[in-house]
Amino acid sequence: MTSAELTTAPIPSALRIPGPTTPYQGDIARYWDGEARPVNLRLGDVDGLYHHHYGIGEVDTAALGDPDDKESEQKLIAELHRLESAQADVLLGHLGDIGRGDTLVDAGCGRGGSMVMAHQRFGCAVEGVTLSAKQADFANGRAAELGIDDHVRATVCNMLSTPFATGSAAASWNNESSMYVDLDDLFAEHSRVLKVGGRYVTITGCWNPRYGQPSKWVSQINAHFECNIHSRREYLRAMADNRLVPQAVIDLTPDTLPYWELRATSSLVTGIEDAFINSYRDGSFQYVLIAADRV
Ligand SMILES: C[S@@+](CC[C@H](N)C(=O)[O-])C[C@H]1O[C@@H](n2cnc3c(N)ncnc32)[C@H](O)[C@@H]1O
Ligand SMILES: CC(C)=CCC/C(C)=C/COP(=O)(O)OP(=O)(O)O
Ligand SMILES: [Mg+2]
Repeated sequence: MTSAELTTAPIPSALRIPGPTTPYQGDIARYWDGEARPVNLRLGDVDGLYHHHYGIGEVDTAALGDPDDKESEQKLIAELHRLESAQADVLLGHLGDIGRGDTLVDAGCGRGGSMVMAHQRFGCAVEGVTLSAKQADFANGRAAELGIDDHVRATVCNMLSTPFATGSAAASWNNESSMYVDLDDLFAEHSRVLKVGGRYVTITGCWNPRYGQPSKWVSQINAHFECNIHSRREYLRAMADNRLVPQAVIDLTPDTLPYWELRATSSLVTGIEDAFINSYRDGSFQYVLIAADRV
């Protein structure tokens, strides 16, 4: 099947691609099917872009206004959402020159916020995969509401075994979704789907080999999300083994701390804020962007 056929097929609701799944993947599918945290839904309601990733950039204190103002809660939510969309903008800015005729792949697409932003930015087709049927239905519903469902589609599918043709994608990414899979398997699949010269980008949290081993904060984050955070070294090694050559490795840790410090003051806290703040501050955990060329 060509990427053109994939992107022009009628899409009644979330496609479901049966494939090899592990009991762990069943747990992850159930986790995201059941997820409805206000911090994600209320931020998404600001402008209809629903993200499941964190924010970067300086807080605009002027936009927050007076904390005693009755609008202050909504202003804080809008500011957190602005920082999360800014994160996706930075990721998309590393995808390279993407044309309208290109196809992009979002591995672990969540509710599809980054896919919508990618289509709005490049005018191209965007194929996302998630283990969660609820998320795929949500993402496809948003694409239909926006009238872009002929270009943006989420499929229920394992990112380690996708239906996309070999060499069909101009670029692909993982936005905070690589901590759910083995990195060798993941990069082998990206390498297969990407055309030679295509670009792969991830934004992820990783433990810092300079710290030694995963800190208690990293273990707490793993337990909170049922994920398995990899080390920075593991990313670089698995990329090298799978024809992905890093062009940029950017430490976004200082850029994400303001988001967390602001979030910790909001009514939408989930209890995981201190683990992120403490691990970013003690150097055991890093928020990084890696952009790599498929060679
Ligand atoms: C933290 S969310 C990130 C969502 C999205 N990338 C974003 O930035 O909003 C993690 C996502 O990874 C997906 N995921 C985890 N393991 C996966 C797998 N093996 N195959 C496909 N998706 C997976 C989950 O279903 C979920 O959508
Ligand atoms: C950087 C790391 C380690 C991320 C782990 C993956 C993850 C769960 C991301 C955020 O999802 P979310 O937006 O659903 O989480 P929350 O409800 O905390 O905002
Ligand atoms: Mg969130």
